[in-house]
Amino acid sequence: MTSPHRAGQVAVIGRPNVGKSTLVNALVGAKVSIVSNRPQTTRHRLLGIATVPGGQLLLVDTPGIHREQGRQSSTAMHRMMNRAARGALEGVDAALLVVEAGRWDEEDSLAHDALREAGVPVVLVVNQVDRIRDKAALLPYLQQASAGRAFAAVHPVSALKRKGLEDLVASLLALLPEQPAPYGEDEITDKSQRFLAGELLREQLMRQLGNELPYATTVEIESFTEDTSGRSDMLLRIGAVIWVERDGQKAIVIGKGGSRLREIASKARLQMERLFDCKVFLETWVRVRAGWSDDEAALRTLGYDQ
Ligand SMILES: Nc1nc2c(ncn2[C@@H]2O[C@H](COP(=O)(O)OP(=O)(O)OP(=O)(O)O)[C@@H](O)[C@H]2O)c(=O)[nH]1
Repeated sequence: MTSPHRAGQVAVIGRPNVGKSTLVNALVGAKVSIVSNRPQTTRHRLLGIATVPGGQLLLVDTPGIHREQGRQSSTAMHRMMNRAARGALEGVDAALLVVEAGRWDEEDSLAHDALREAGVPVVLVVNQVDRIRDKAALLPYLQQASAGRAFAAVHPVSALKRKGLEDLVASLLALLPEQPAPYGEDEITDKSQRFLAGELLREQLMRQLGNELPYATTVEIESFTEDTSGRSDMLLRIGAVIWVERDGQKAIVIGKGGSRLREIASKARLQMERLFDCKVFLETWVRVRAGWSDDEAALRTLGYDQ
């Protein structure tokens, strides 16, 4: 007898920078969620669809659940991010609590508590085990992390090196209801190409500017058109605006003689061509809008309303 097909929504929760986006991308097998080594990269609730033997996981990649403290976290953006993380727990069948191997701090406890309150079964994912040289040190950590906490399963993994993911998927599937796959096998996300294009540009901004990137930078895709007029294959024409808060920030993003923006746009274009499997013509502009990060109405127009 073959085992039943299972499918359901799985929230991916954890403090910023533990590797949630990397894990979603590894499970989906494609790049749907952007990755950078700067905390709080993920601002949107994002569904990655992982079709696996015997089932389909609908992964909700959420911003970390943060402690509300300090100046920055009181801004509208942080309030919205927290709401998005909590909202992500509604209607999910299971949750992955992602933590960094060897580390458990207050934010991890907060994320765990939020999940317990929501009453969803939780699988603990101890990520980044590739960074632990002495594997014997992992055992006491796993024991401590699970002591007094009711996890459905505990899995040490490396999202980056794709280790331990098969066992993790097996544990997750067991928690999901028996039902046919809601999405087709070749679907990897419910987001539009337009949205993904914006995310890929935002990823390059973060990668290439690092700590120099103004926190309140965002990307808006102004135009997105398929051009089939040429003789060769389809061309995507994409126009993107990079919003910053001050003229000085604009200068940082553009760089000397425009060199920085050229490099950012060129890398983003290559990523888009890889994901969309066609030629991309990308135009970018940097514009200044003062004080937008603390203005919920402005955030909504830029799509931060989930
Ligand atoms: N060594 C190692 N690094 C990892 C692993 N998983 C993720 N990383 C790195 O950790 C950093 C953060 O990864 P992300 O996937 O962006 O983390 P995130 O939890 O989605 O971050 P936010 O979007 O800020 O919430 C990146 O530099 C990743 O390459 C892993 O298994 N091993």
